[in-house]
Parts: sequence; structure tokens; C-alpha cells
Amino acid sequence: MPDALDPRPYDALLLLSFGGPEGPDDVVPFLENVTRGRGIPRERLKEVGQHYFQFGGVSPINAQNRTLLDALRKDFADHGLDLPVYWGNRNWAPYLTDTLREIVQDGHRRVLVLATSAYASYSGCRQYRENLADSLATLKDEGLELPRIDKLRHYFNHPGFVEPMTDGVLRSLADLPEEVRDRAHIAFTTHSIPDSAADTSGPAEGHGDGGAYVRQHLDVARLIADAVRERTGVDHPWQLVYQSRSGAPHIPWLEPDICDHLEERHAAGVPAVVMAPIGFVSDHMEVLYDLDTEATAKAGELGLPVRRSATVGADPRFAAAVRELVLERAAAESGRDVTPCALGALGPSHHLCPVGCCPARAPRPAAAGADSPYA
Ligand SMILES: CC1=C(CCC(=O)O)c2cc3nc(cc4[nH]c(cc5[nH]c(cc1n2)c(C)c5CCC(=O)O)c(CCC(=O)O)c4C)C(CCC(=O)O)=C3C
Ligand SMILES: [Fe+2]
Repeated sequence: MPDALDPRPYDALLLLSFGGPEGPDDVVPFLENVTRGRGIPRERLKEVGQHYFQFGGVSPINAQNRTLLDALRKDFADHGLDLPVYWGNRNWAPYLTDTLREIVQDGHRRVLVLATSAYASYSGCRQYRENLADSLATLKDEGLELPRIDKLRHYFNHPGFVEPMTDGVLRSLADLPEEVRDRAHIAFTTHSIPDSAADTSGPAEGHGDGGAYVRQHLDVARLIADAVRERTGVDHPWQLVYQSRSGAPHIPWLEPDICDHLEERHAAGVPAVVMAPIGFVSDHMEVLYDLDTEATAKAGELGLPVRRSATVGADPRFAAAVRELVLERAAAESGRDVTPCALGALGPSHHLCPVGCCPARAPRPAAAGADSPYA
């Protein structure tokens, strides 16, 4: 086998995701899993439960992950990369602990993790690392020999992530009525998080002013807006806005909300908006409900034409990017020369989260980082 496709020292890839309900009976236990100990108001939970019930109690996220698994396995096979791909979730079956147990029982010793979250933040990175540590603790109690786990670097600025989204924005612009198309604005959207979580996202030296979370999203938004201008010759004004806020109302979260933004753009005379959900890897419930249902209804009331652009999902370019990231990390880990691939102003993200990266409010053990209590 050619050297470039050598995944050693890794012997397994774990797709680590959020998980979601697969029927009406799953919705309440799923929400309990997600919010255990996180202080989400009851009213908010009822409301979010309704979003799931409106879609038959089925989150789109599991089907999306199954499709991504297929795409990854196909890409690896097509390129002669011999690396088994497993799937486990934080909040629903297949649960992370069960998948890790299976990985160990299949004899794997070095696991590389691909999380379905492209950016830094407590919710998007450290919380996954905490779940990995919890699962390792369970396996240790069961007397199993623990594998070593590493997490792939943040891939928000990888071309295989950015380019499919650029194409999506171009398609949405083309789909707008011709008379408003060239004056359309682009609203790049991502999950709102508490201001305090944004300010402390990423390594400590970059804390403050929205932290790595906001900077990384701004970099992706700028890359897409620049690529759209290059392809169409039109300079579409854009802004980074937020969606899916939860938590108590007196705690500040990132703003403006997409619905307020649409109202404000409409009042300012903007004739059309493309909503580009760059914060989500695939069509999660936040995309189907908060954008396709709620924000689209809001725009309808305003008489403002909007389009929602595609997420990356299982685009073959994303599957190829994962292969490149795996080989890049394997090379780095083996002391071989490698040039990490990244677009934009920020450069490739760190391989290992340093101590103090995206701190939790109440510190808990987290695996796959410089402060991991595991090997
Ligand atoms: C940054 C971020 C991402 C992106 C990174 C990543 O992808 O991980 C993300 C993804 C997701 N969040 C999801 C679902 C939920 N998130 C909640 C609550 C929260 N999310 C937060 C942040 C994020 N969340 C935060 C700060 C909270 C408050 C509570 C807390 O501090 O933990 C709640 C509770 C109810 C509510 O309040 O909304 C639910 C049901 C699903 C599944 C969707 C599906 O079914 O398709 C996915 C992919
Ligand atoms: Fe969430």
C-alpha cells in the first residue's frame, strides 16, 4: 500500500455525534439526556419537544450520520485506506460507551475521533471530550483495556467543508427571483451560545471578544462571501447571525437572532436574504425547524423572499476532507512531514486542545486533549 494512505498509528475512526430521537416515544428521554444538569427552563424544553413532535418525533440527524458513514466508507475503500469506521452518539443510541466497548472488543488500540461539529466551543468540542472521558471511565470499571483516543482538529476552514457550502449559497442565490437576486444579503447563521462560553472558546490566549467560536465563523463567512463574489461578480453584503438560543432569558447569548435580523434587513429595504447555516454539519433539527420552519414563516409574514442554503452533509468533498485529515494526523503522529490544509486567515487549528481550551463552568475530566487524565 502506498505510504500516503497509511493510517498508522490509528486503527479505527469513530464518528462521534449528538444523536437524536427516532420516534415520538424517544423525544422526552432524549431531551432528558441532553439537558441533564444543564438548567434549561421547562418551558423551553416543552417548546423544543414540540419541534420534534412536529416531525413525527424523528430527528433528521441519525439518518444524516448513516449517510455520512456510507460516504466515508466508500471514500476510504475507493482510495485504498484500510480503516474501519464506527459511529457513536452523546445523547442517543448508538451510545458512545457501547460503540467504544465494541471498538475495544474488536481489538483496536488507537482511535481517531471525528466529531460532527466543526468549530471550537464548550458545546462543540470540550463537551464531546468530557463524554469520551466518561465512557473511558465506564470501560475501565468494566475491566477493559483502554484504547488511546485522539480527536481530529477543527475542520471549519478545510476546503472540503467550505466549498460545498459556497456551492449551496450560489444555488440559493440562483433560485431567488431574478429581480432581487443581485441585491440579496447573506445571513450566515450558527448556534447561539452564552456570551461567556463564546468569550472563553478556543485556547486561552485568544479568549475575549467572542473567542475562537466567533472568529472561526467570521473566517468561514468571509471565505464563502469572497468566493461568491468571485463566481458571480456581485458583492453581496453579509452578516454573521445566530439561532436556536436556549437557557434563561437573563443570561446574555450571542445575538442578533436570525428572525430579528430578517425583520431589521426588511425594514432597511433589503429585498431578499439567503440564510446560510454554516454552524451545522448537516440538516439538523435546528436547520429544519428554526430556519426552514420558523425563520421562513417570519420572512413570509414580512413578504421577504428567503432561501436556506445547503449544509455539507455527506458531500463527497467532505468525505475526502476527512480522509485527508486522518492521513494528515497519522503522519504528524508518526513524525512524518505533512502540510496541513486550511483556507482563510486563521490557519490550521491545533491537533491537541491545550489546557484551558473552552473551559467548562464546573471542571470535569475530558479525554483527547493536553489535560486528559488518560494516555
Ligand atoms: C454550539 C452547539 C451546537 C453545534 C455543535 C454540535 O453540533 O455539537 C449544538 C448542536 C446540537 N444541539 C442539538 C440539540 C439540542 N441542543 C440543546 C441545547 C443547547 N445546545 C447548545 C449549543 C450547541 N448545540 C447549548 C449551549 C445548549 C444549551 C444547553 C447546554 O448548555 O447544553 C437542546 C436542549 C433544548 C434547547 O434548549 O434547545 C437540544 C435538544 C442537536 C441535535 C439536533 C437534531 O436533533 O437534529 C445538535 C446537533
Ligand atoms: Fe444544541
